[in-house]
Amino acid sequence: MVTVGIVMGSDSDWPVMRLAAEALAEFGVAFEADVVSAHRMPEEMIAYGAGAAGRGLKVIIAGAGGAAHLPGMLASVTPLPVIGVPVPLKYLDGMDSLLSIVQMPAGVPVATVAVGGARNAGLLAVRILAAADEGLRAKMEAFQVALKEQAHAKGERLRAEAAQLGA
Ligand SMILES: Nc1c(C(=O)O)ncn1[C@@H]1O[C@H](COP(=O)(O)O)[C@@H](O)[C@H]1O
Repeated sequence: MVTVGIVMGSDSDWPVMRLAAEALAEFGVAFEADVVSAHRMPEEMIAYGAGAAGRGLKVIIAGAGGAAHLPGMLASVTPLPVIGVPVPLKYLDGMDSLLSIVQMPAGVPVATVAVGGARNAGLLAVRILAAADEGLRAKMEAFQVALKEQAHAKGERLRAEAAQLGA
């Protein structure tokens, strides 16, 4: 059953947004992905947001660049958690998108990740789902152990290299 909806303002966002899809796939979470634009197809955007919970989605990940109103507008018409991904464009390096997404009015939260942080958006969606899914939580815990081991290995390599310089 598809539980996560990944939407983006344009197909040009996909190279960034596919990192969210890849993270979900790593955890075996079924997702859908589509282009839904608040600016270019407002009626369809409202229909997507308003219908998402009824279709069984549990989390929406929404990415957009520039004047990125998509995540906030979706959050205004759905009770589901919305994770916003600021997509960097040629000008302003995503700062415009970041501020458009993060600076929401009180009462309409969007969980905003870093500029280009679609992988973390996917991982955050996994954590949200894992709150009510023990199997998924176990996978997340194993992932975190692996992350820690990788960090330790990096430290070991760095200490060895530094020791060689000092010898
Ligand atoms: N920010 C939005 C919205 C929206 O917020 O509704 N719709 C499209 N866009 C953004 O426009 C950028 C350029 O789009 P094109 O590449 O199609 O010209 C994309 O990053 C898209 O997310």
